[in-house]
Amino acid sequence: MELRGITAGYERGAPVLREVSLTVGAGEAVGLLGPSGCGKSTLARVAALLHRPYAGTVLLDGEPARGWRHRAPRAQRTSVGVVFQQPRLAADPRLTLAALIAEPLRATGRKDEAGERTAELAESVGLGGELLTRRPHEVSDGQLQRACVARALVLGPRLLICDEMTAMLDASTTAALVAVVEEYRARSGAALLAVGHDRTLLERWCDRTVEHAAVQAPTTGKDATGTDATAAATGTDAGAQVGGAPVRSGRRAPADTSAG
Ligand SMILES: Nc1ncnc2c1ncn2[C@@H]1O[C@H](COP(=O)(O)OP(=O)(O)OP(=O)(O)O)[C@@H](O)[C@H]1O
Repeated sequence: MELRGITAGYERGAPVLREVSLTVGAGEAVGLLGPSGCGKSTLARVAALLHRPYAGTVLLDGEPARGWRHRAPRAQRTSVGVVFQQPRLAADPRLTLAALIAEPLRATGRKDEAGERTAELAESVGLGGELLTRRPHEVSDGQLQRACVARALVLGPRLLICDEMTAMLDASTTAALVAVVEEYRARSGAALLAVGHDRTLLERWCDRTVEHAAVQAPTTGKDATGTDATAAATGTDAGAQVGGAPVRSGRRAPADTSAG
């Protein structure tokens, strides 16, 4: 996954991301660190094709993104799995945990695989039996996040984006979910972009860490195009630039990826 010169914001307002460039290589695990509000989740959503940037290009497997959200081509959309920080906002409250895990298969016409894949993934994240028949309001945050991790893996993504996946979890649930992601990556060769504030966790988990401030152009009072933010908010990929400061890498993680 490659972000090239991404400038992004909300409602045509001032950019939150300015000319961000970041590459996650095939099979690589990159941790993105930065203070609250700096734009990490925005970057994660752009990389997952869930938020359309003002300018710049997202490449998946070398192919530029050709749409955002439901307009993204299915092959690109399904090549990325996302786990968000707050499972209660991400999960449809009407679905049982089993249906939640299986939903991406049903949505992509693969419902025949739902039974087997759901059981397999539910077991891998430590869910089973009667728990799978409950709805989000009937389970704990940790149990719901386990289901959301299973759901993110159900289509076999080549890139997994974990946006503060463990922020509201205890140490043992954190360790268990990191282990599930790592087991999936070891088996599939998938890449990982893990976003968060927990330096210790991300340095342990990832091959390298990157500071948010190091992947975007410095603030100048102007946006990436040198004009005001409104003029930049074209909503197109036109004018994409390869920009941003060089990536600053952290230390490589040891083989042990357990957390907590
Ligand atoms: N839907 C939205 N509409 C308007 N502004 C938003 C929206 N989502 C985020 N923002 C703003 O964009 C900026 C970056 O937010 P973002 O959530 O990307 O930061 P973050 O680094 O992930 O923060 P945190 O670590 O606290 O989760 C913030 O100033 C935030 O208020």
